[in-house]
Amino acid sequence: MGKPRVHEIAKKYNKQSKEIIEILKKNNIEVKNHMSTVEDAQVAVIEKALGAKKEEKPAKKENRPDNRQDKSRNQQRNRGQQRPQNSQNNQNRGGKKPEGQLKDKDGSQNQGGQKKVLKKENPQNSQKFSNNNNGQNGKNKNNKFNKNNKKNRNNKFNNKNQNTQKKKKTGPGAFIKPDPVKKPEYDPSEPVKIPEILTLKEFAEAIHIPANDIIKKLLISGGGLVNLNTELDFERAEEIALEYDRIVELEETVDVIEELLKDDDEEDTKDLVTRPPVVCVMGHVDHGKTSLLDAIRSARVTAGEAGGITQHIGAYTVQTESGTITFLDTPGHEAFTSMRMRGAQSTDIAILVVAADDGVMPQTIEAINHAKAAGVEIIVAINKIDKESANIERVKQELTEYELIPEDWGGTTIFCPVSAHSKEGIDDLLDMISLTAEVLELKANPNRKARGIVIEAELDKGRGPVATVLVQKGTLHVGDAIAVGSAHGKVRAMIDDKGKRVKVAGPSTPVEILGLSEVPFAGEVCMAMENEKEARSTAEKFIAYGREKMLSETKSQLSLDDLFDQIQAGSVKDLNIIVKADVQGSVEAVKQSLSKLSNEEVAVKVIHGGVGAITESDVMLASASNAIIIGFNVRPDPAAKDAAEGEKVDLRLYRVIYNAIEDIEAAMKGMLEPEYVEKVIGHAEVRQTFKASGVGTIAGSYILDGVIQRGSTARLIRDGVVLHEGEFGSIKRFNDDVKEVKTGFECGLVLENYNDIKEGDQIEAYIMEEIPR
Ligand SMILES: Nc1nc2c(ncn2[C@@H]2O[C@H](COP(=O)(O)OP(=O)(O)OP(=O)(O)O)[C@@H](O)[C@H]2O)c(=O)[nH]1
Repeated sequence: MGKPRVHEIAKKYNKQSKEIIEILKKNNIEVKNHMSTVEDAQVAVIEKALGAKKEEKPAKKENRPDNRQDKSRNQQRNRGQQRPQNSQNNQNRGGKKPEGQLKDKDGSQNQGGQKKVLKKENPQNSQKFSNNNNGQNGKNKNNKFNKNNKKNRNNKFNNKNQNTQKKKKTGPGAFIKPDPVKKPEYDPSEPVKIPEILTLKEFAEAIHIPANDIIKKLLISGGGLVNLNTELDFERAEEIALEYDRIVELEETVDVIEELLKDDDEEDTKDLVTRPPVVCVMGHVDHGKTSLLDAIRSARVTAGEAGGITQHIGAYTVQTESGTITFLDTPGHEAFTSMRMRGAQSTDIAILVVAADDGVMPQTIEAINHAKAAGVEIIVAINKIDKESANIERVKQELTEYELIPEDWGGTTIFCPVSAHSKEGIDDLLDMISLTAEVLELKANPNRKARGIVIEAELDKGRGPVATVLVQKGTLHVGDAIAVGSAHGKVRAMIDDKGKRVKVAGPSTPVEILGLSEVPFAGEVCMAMENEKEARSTAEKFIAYGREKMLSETKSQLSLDDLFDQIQAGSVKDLNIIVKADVQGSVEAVKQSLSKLSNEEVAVKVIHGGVGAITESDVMLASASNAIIIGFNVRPDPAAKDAAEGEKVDLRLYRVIYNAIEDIEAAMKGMLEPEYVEKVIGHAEVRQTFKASGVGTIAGSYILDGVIQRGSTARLIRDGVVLHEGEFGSIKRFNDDVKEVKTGFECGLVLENYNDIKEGDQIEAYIMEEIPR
């Protein structure tokens, strides 16, 4: 019987996972998330807390005085039920699928899937693989059991959790009598979701196998010395799980900010009040965006502000007779689009500036498309009407092509002829903005925790990280704990667009904030949190998520396989190479030959050369400089091998210099020979041996798994050690030569030019399979 997970307990008691986590926290029990398992004793603690709550407020239930409470509970319940559905949807959405899953899928099409099945049946394989050199490319992908993934070492959050968990379990709650909670039945055939990285202990619990058993098995099968705290990446965990006939699936990594935003979206309409519109100015270069913004600002400078230093904080508000308008002070649609990250729309209305003397130009069209894509209302400002060459009608005419039809022509788009120079039409434009805002019924709840978007951010020498935040919901206060992407902190001070220190900022208000731990990115969401601890943990989760994403998505080192494509795409100008060889003479010879390969498109550069094994530091240098490593008669040491896999560095091993030159030349021309990988197709066990004159030793064998085929290569293994590799001399069933023998059948095998075969030996058959490029 498995331990229940937080979300299961939550479901059982009609609570949100959050609430359960909260209860655990209050009792000093740290859990990672809703997927975390809960010890029996801890379940008792939860039940006690829930029970206590009920007892505290018995009257409420009877009298039902508070409809809202019931309502919100219902909402929570609904939400709780919807969540799994959501995550399923996410999985189906191609873009959201974690890389690990995709990789796995691919893997099952090539040697990966087959390899894993074989491993399940014959754990010795891992030993064998590490004893073998897989062809001249030397990408020993099979040696996963020895892998010490670099990623793991970085995962400080996992470590942290693990430590706290350990501490808590020895605490006072550990000996509370187990509760009678009905645990969900554990079904070993059901796939188990696990995170990208987890400790062996967590893994053992997840697949319901005693950790000691796994540790022993790994040790015996050559998987190396591991302990409870050894971190396993998904790939390794998956392999071990297969040994126990368990299926594991990668837990979906969720973007913590997206999740928070999702939870945050529901808002009671009665709490909403009208908020000022947020307006941006777009248009073709030189059509007067900056001049128009300046004209609006100067036209609206009130007596109090006159003479004051105008602050350029990326946004400003102007007061009109019909209310406040917030302008984003970043002309051009680049800023506008960058602020659409996470779907957090910053702008309500776009002012499309078109010069009356120039008409619709390429960037005008671009701006229209961006605004339309974002679903932003467009108001056209026909600028420079003071110019003699101005032709308002022509602009109107041209814009009809883009479905911007003026009201007086029967359309719905507002057109305002203006002059940033003479200020003509500016007031009219402001009125039209307010009118549009009214129609849009822009509303927000000012009485909630603030949420906003970063418009600009920089590191100020004296003040530290400074960010201009446009508050979108709620009210931000000085002293609020906030999380902004990877940054967090407490709002130390807020300065408005007039340079005044303010204590609060409501919806649609831009403010400069001080007190962040680092400079956030423009476009990132700013969220006020319950307390600083929560803010920090949100930022940390964001960093962890970002790093995972970076590792899985953006890390792509140069490889010979895609060199040609990259040269064609113009993304590779220098082909950096690190050369390691057994003797200095070879290093020099390779350097010279390689440099001669440079052509107009790409310069071949040997950035480092040396004698001896390929080390981790060679790999790190290659990773940092996007280089390929070439080794002659040398091998990578184990750390280098792991690092190369982790850093995705292309590491190629050769015996002959000529082959290396040939490969690189071919890669530059896009004509690299296909790469082959070994695919094990079957195993036979030798049950009896016979000697026959003229033939040699015949191994009377039984096919354990897969198939032994003519044309495949044989590998003779005794006690996990590979003794011989070579061709099959013959494969016979009774006295007949056959093409293949399948699992469960007996046969006579002869190895070409090899007779040292003994009872109990294993014969592995493999073929070299081409990897599609
Ligand atoms: N006559 C006249 N000239 C104007 C008016 N508005 C802007 N200009 C001039 O047009 C030129 C471009 O104006 P900007 O405000 O810099 O235009 P912009 O669209 O912000 O330009 P970029 O920021 O380069 O894209 C400047 O020389 C302005 O003086 C106007 O209403 N009338």
